[in-house]
Amino acid sequence: MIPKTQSEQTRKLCQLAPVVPVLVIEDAARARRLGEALVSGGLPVLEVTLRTEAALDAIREMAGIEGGHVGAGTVLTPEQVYRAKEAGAAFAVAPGATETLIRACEDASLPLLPGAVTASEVMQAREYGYDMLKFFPAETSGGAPALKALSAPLPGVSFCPTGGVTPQNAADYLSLPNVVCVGSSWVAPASAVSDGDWDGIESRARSAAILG
Ligand SMILES: O=C(O)C(=O)C[C@H](O)[C@H](O)COP(=O)(O)O
Repeated sequence: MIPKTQSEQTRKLCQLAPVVPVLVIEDAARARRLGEALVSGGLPVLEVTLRTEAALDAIREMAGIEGGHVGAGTVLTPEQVYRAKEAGAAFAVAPGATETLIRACEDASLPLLPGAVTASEVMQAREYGYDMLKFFPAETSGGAPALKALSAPLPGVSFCPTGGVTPQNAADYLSLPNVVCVGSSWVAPASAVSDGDWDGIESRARSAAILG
């Protein structure tokens, strides 16, 4: 079983701000400026999805941002776990959870935020020592009412709902006692990043940082 401290570490990170920006970065040269805008706006925990060629270099660029905590998202394989760790990622986020991935994160000492949606998936994650989970894809999996329903039979488990979370529905999630933060691309959409709209991103981060 994974030491609970791994999950405690991701819980502490999730408690730092109500919104974790989910970032898709095509050009690592823009990563530092992007991360600085988000951290200055009050969102210190950032998830860089490993869905682009530039993602690991982007994590490398962002890892040194003062006050920031940069993690790797969309982590699916042990190889990605080790590469993310080597690039300086402070944590990993996965859309689901497998034993192979959990063991790799434990081996790499990379705290994992594993994904779970159903009661069985949550129970399985809990058996591995994880009680801070990503609820993905949030909106199409029943949204806030589904999370509310899970809270009674599964006390002590907290979630970061991600997928379809917007400025309009974020407060519904954040008002639930079993939701610590939400993950979303709305603060720094790929178009704003490619346009270099750092002021717009920082301003959206400021609005997001006071939600909840
Ligand atoms: O790749 C991942 O690890 C993901 O988390 C999938 C999605 O990119 C996020 O769920 C953001 O979704 P939106 O905020 O709806 O754009």
